[in-house]
Amino acid sequence: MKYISTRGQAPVLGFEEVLLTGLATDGGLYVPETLPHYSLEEIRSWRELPYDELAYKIIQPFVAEFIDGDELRAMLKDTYAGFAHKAVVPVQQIDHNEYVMELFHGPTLAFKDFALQLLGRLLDHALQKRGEKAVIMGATSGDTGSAAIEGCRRCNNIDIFILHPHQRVSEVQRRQMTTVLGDNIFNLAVEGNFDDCQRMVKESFSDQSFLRGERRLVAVNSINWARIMAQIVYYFYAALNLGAPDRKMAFSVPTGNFGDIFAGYLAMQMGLPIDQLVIATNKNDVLHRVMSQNQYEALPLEHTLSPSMDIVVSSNFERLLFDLYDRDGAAIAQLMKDMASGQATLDVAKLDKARIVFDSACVDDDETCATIRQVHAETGYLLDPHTAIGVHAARATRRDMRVPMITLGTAHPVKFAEAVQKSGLESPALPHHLADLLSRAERYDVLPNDRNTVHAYMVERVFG
Ligand SMILES: Cc1ncc(COP(=O)(O)O)c(C=O)c1O
Ligand SMILES: N[C@@H](CCOP(=O)(O)O)C(=O)O
Repeated sequence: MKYISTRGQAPVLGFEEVLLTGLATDGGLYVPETLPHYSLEEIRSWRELPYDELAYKIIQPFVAEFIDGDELRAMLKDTYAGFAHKAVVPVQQIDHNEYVMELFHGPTLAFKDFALQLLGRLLDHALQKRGEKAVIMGATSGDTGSAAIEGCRRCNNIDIFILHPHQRVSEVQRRQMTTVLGDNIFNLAVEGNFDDCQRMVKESFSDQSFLRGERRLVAVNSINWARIMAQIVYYFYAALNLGAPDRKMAFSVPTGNFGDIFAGYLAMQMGLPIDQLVIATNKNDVLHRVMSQNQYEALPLEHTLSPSMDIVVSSNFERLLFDLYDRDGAAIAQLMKDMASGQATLDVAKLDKARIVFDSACVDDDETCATIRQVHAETGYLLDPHTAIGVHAARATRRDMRVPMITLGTAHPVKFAEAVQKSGLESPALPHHLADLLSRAERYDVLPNDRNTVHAYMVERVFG
């Protein structure tokens, strides 16, 4: 499998290089040159597979030249054996033909574990093989950070730097990162918002000279293709468990960086019958405004009760645009330039193509809390605020009541006590492995929103 950049000017790479890269050299994102496509018959034959074996079926073609099949199989078994639920992705019914796909049974209680538990193992494999060391630099609005630390902390060849917006992640999220005290783990609380952190990370990938050519920078954010690849699997898994491919499915996806929903779009391109994909945003609704009004305008970031989705510049939207624009790299490069200037409109025919399957909705904090309350009152089930946004958007945009609607349950409510309490409910207890989280020692440094200061900090820790 070969990978190409969305902006058409970077070298074509194999999986190993893509895994060890952040942005393409032309500023674009890597995507597979061609996607595997499966017949309904073949997809139907996967119904009985446990999660790790289904993951093997889906992931193997993307990584075939990188890792031997048996090694991959063992790696996937090991990766998902660490999840706290035997099914890995249990599906919970919350109403007639309406479900939540629970993606929070991994070690850090959010969907990020699905990809980052695997990414850590893939990176270890690649770096050991090459005898190289690497520096991870990631930006987090709360969940990627802890999942990346948890996934990579045992890798001998890696130093890991995670930037989070100071005082803008929940206490549980912060502590899940800052209480992991390994010598190779560094948490930076940046005096800015998530977009500032993400911008700094992307700029660092574009110019890595601060690492003196002695280390490569590796991405743990969803700009790394391996993240998206691993997230495709659970769309197939949940759908197969509810009767696919003999029934179509609809998915509602709480969305920020557009990585998770893009994985769903790819599942559809690979043959999974999907009727509808709902882009569910909080008040940071640039994607909803593009989809509903063809208006891309990067308004200032707002802080909400769903902090993990407090994102304005949504990285993976570029990957969708690349497909919508018939994989025309030059057109995407121009469009991304327009978007970076703060305002853009899409070609109407291209947008209409997206609207065949995508719907969108923006959900504010009051609606989020009302949904948490309502679902709890009706079923006793407690949603986290991000998932609640997904459920609200699903109900607001549903096209066909006969099609099962599956909202992605992207995080466990225990991570977001403020939203749960504002909904008038009690926050659940932390699970056993995190029971003493609130009393563990923390280590992190507060840094100004300044790239040179961050680079100097990293250089000091990497080279002494
Ligand atoms: C809990 C939670 N829900 C939803 C999202 C949005 O996912 P994506 O950025 O892939 O759109 C995130 C962060 O990315 C998250 O942490
Ligand atoms: N919500 C994310 C933000 C980063 O998104 P990513 O999927 O690109 O890593 C987080 O919780 O950190």
